[in-house]
Amino acid sequence: MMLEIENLTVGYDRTTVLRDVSLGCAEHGVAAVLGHNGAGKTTLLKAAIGLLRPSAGTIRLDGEDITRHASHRRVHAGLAYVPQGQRSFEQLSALENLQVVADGQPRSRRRAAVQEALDRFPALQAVLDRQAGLLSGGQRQQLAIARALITKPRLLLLDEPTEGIQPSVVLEIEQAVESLAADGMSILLVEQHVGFAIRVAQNYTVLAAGRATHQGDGGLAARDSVREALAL
Ligand SMILES: Nc1ncnc2c1ncn2[C@@H]1O[C@H](COP(=O)(O)OP(=O)(O)OP(=O)(O)O)[C@@H](O)[C@H]1O
Repeated sequence: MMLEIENLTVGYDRTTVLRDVSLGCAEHGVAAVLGHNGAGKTTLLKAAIGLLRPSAGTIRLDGEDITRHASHRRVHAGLAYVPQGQRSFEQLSALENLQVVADGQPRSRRRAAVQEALDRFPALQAVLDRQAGLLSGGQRQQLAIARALITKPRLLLLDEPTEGIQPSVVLEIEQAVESLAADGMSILLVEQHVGFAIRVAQNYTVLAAGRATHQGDGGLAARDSVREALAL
């Protein structure tokens, strides 16, 4: 496993949210995390990127214990986090949003980094000069993922990429995630859309009230058991 989360217990100040959660994401694999609102999915990703400090458990990347590493070290090691809600710098143009991330890259790589990210999302080409705050939800989600790609991550932590996106654009986001996966990007994918998540994932975890209640192999064959676990 590239990312291994073992017996993780983590929360906020006085509230413990996740208890004893273990899961893994294989190199070049997609691991899906499913669960109802408030189950603890976002908390899991925040712990993985280092925004929350676990009270117990271990997080390993490529076998190395990163449980106490700061977020920037994890990013340097190849993790990238795309939070829920498609946040960008709203006043900046779409292109500038990519460039500010690219500024953190070696000078010789900046232009190529922006171009590679854009190649993934052809729909962004037409709106590069538009303020990010004026983009549609789907375009903003694509921009958010494109921004994350600029650091050349090996593992993406994706929080509900299709949430709040109009149905006609959901497919575009799904295809982008699937093509990243097909090209070997490892992805820890938090989703509410069971069909999509289970189709791209090799393994899944259902979280309920902070515990991993169901786990198994992904693929369409797992869809019914996941729906049942979620009582959908
Ligand atoms: N900053 C915070 N301080 C205290 N409690 C929090 C904080 N953020 C989230 N929580 C609580 O942690 C629990 C899990 O929240 P989390 O956002 O991880 O769930 P989720 O599964 O991602 O839900 P959603 O699908 O609604 O995003 C919830 O009960 C929530 O109220």
